[in-house]
Amino acid sequence: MNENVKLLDHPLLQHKLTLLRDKNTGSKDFRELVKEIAMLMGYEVTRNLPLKETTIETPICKTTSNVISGKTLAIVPILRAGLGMVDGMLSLLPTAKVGHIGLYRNEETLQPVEYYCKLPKDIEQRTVIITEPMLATGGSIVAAVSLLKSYGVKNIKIMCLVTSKPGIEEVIAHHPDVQIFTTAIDEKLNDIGYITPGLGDAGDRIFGTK
Ligand SMILES: O=P(O)(O)OC[C@H]1O[C@H](OP(=O)(O)OP(=O)(O)O)[C@H](O)[C@@H]1O
Ligand SMILES: O=c1cc[nH]c(=O)[nH]1
Ligand SMILES: [Mg+2]
Repeated sequence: MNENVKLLDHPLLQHKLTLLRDKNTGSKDFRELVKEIAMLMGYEVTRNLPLKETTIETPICKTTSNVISGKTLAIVPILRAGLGMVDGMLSLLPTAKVGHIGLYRNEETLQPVEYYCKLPKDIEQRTVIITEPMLATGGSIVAAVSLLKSYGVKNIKIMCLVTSKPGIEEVIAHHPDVQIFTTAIDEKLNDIGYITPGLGDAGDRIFGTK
């Protein structure tokens, strides 16, 4: 496996992912699980964040200690389904800026269609963490990364719950510099472009639209 692909297989993640895959899990539980998984994944995704020293006073004495340095991060969900992962990340990083990229996948061509983009003004100075539950053909992630690069963003990490092998290859072929964090790499897509076994349509399951 490519060194930029990180398969997160902690038992807590695997357990919660199984609940997500189960078709009997309803929207309320699905949403809660997506949030919890995002938070647990966030621990790994932020592992190499830069720190700076600050001076504080404990009840005992003055000391120096590390904090995450200022303008370092932006979380960018891909609408709609990526929204489900934002709260979990913001629980860890309450001061992170949040940008939004609106993309939907044309159901016939499977090509991504962009309909919205609003990013923090200084986005090019930040490490961007894209949140997107599903990486299927990879088209949506390739488009989102290209868009961010066109704004000058250099450091991009992608958080996906479920990916497919062919989708990951597609992303690496276009953007070999980005890191992909995921809790599952499924073998294939079915004949209408859904990850198999996957978990179905993440957006519809989060928002109850089917
Ligand atoms: O890797 P790809 O083949 O591009 O497919 C994955 C994309 O499809 C889904 O979004 P969808 O188009 O269903 O939009 P939604 O989030 O608004 O439901 C999913 O959330 C990804 O964005
Ligand atoms: O399996 C898939 C593929 C695209 N979008 C989803 O939500 N699920
Ligand atoms: Mg959808």
